[in-house]
Amino acid sequence: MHKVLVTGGAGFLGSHLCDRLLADGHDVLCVDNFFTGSKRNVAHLLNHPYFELMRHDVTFPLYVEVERIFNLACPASPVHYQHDPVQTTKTSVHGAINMLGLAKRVKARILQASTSEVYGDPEVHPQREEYWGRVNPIGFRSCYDEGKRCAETLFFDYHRQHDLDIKVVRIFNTYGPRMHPNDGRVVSNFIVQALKGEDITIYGDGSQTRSFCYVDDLIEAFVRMMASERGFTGPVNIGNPGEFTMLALAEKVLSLVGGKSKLVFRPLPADDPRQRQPDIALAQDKLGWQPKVALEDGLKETIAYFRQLLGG
Ligand SMILES: O=C(O)[C@H]1O[C@H](OP(=O)(O)OP(=O)(O)OC[C@H]2O[C@@H](n3ccc(=O)[nH]c3=O)[C@H](O)[C@@H]2O)[C@H](O)[C@@H](O)[C@@H]1O
Repeated sequence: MHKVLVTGGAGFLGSHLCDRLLADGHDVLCVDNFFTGSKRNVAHLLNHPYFELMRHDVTFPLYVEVERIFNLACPASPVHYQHDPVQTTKTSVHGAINMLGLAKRVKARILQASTSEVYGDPEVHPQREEYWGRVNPIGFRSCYDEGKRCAETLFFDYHRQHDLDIKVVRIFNTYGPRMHPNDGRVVSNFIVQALKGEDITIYGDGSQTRSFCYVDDLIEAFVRMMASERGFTGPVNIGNPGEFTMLALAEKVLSLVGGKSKLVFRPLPADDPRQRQPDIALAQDKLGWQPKVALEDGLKETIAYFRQLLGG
């Protein structure tokens, strides 16, 4: 059993991670400022003897005694992270500094939830970890992309300078139950729109691609990465290489939900990446991991969740 800190622990991903860590017998301290996280996501854990929930913003220092840290805190949907971009950069950069400082003091192993957005709008396809990316440093997405890139820099400098035991995973478009209905990301948007019979909003012409990883697969990769040999820092891509256009995703969601929503086309957001697909050879080799859940199966689970949430 380890004492484990999960920042952003009441978020969509964080709450699934807390479930898994408790099931594995760990003692979990869940920290969240509830900007995009929600108490509802962890309500079922509040009476668990090894679960503790704390309202805290990682841009401020935190003094606790833990052995493992998963640093997930940061709004992840483009709509949310662009709402207060200065705070988004602070969350990634000051949050990383504070959590790395904590890890250094208590000699904890620390994992950073990084993102495929460090590759920006990539001209290399699929993306391997060696690729340095193509990121606009001054655009609307930069608060997230550059914040997460700087967090990676801090992790590796703490590793080299202070011999910190770090792990970095780059997450590619994860989805699943407990996403917020107003999250703004494409999978939840399309499902909620289809369930309500509203128009499905395709940004641009819908030919841009993404590769979607179901939350259970992602959590398994988190756990394996945290347990990996000390010398293996990553960064390691975690995602499902199955690549789809947004038009294909919309049609899949519509066929699974039924109903009579129409597809409507809206302007493409600035700097929206054209294509994205993880090369997961490193995760397969070092973690013995690969995703198991096909998009259609993951979508069915997610649709069932939203159907119940929306009371339909
Ligand atoms: O998961 C990732 O790898 C990263 O990428 C995501 O960014 P993005 O891929 O743009 O995520 P979405 O907002 O879900 O958009 C995916 C695509 O669907 C499109 N979209 C989105 C919403 C919508 O209603 N309609 C629509 O066509 C977007 O323009 C984009 O091309 C999020 O920024 C991050 O959570 C994450 O770190």
